[in-house]
Amino acid sequence: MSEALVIDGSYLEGGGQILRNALSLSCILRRPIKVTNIRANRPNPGLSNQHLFGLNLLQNITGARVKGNHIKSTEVEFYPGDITSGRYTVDTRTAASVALVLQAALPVLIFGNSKSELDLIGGTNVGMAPQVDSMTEVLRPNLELFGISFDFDLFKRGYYPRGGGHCKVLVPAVRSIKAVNLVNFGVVSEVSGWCFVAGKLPLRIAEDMKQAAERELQQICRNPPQLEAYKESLEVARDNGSGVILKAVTTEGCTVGSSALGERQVDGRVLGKSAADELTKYLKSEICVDSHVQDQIIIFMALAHGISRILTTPLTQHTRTAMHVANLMTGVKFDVEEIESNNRVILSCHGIGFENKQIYTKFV
Ligand SMILES: Nc1ncnc2c1ncn2[C@@H]1O[C@H](COP(=O)(O)OP(=O)(O)OP(=O)(O)O)[C@@H](O)[C@H]1O
Repeated sequence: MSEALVIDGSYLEGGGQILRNALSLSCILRRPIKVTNIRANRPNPGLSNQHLFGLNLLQNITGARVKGNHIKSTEVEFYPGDITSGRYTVDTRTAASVALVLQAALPVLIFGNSKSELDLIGGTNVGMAPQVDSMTEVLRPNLELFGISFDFDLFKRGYYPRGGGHCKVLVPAVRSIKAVNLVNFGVVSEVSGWCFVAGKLPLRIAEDMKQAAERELQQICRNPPQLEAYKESLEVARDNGSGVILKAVTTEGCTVGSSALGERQVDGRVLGKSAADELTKYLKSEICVDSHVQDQIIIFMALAHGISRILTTPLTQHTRTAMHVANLMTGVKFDVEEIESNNRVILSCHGIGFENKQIYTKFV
């Protein structure tokens, strides 16, 4: 096996995502890596629970030889084998984000020899990570344009600090990924959203979120936004939690979203307004890819067949970091064209056209 490519984990964002992207690409390209200075730019550097569970999952999926897979480790060596489709379970026993474990595993499992099933236990709606609802409602429609999808069943929600959320994700394998052309916004055809509370929090807080979000969104939407306010049942969520997920779909097939998550002191009006303000900003500037989907699709743009182009917000530090890792590992170059009006950019790249040699039909 070739020598490990050294990746400096402190580069730019210097958080967990550089490690996840590097590990995913290592598995896909079967290229060994050594990631140093892991999460050097975070107050608690090194591997935390979520990163370690993601790493161990990828080790299981590829039968990798690994060094440094322990909590607080700042250096990991990873020598992957073939991707093996199957059933995998991850129980983080904490509120570690299952969405971020999925973020690491999804690009790998699509290149297995068949479909895979992930049973994930941990935090489903926690801070500094996509809420699982953003993964299904906003990220997934964007991935479908690349020819990638997944089925998702949610059994229990897990919030900070106890976690205990439970979901099952079914990931079909693909032969290859299509390039996307997401530069035409069209007009907004639908705005929808979910305002939730759980545990001891009263439904009124979710209704406040809904009202506040509606008030903001009415100023920009032609049709009334379809927002739902609800309280999770005790079977689905025992602990206190609250949040809002909003999404807009356009006539040209763009899906952009925003979200907010309640903390200990929850003011529904503040949460609803903050998510609605973010969505309003996207709709006013008519971008096709929002700033959270932006960094999460870089890996797919790099692996796709042909040229992908996306009209998006100015690039985030997470996105620049993902571009750096993709460039190091695949050689693809990203072009950024600044569009003066509305503070937008067109980001493009010619993907390497990665072929899954393990399967011969498009979806399995
Ligand atoms: N509100 C949100 N909605 C959707 N995605 C989000 C949201 N907040 C964060 N994310 C996504 O979650 C990921 C967080 O990556 P980040 O590098 O910060 O890693 P991390 O593993 O959480 O570790 P760290 O503790 O090092 O920050 C990014 O892909 C980011 O786009």
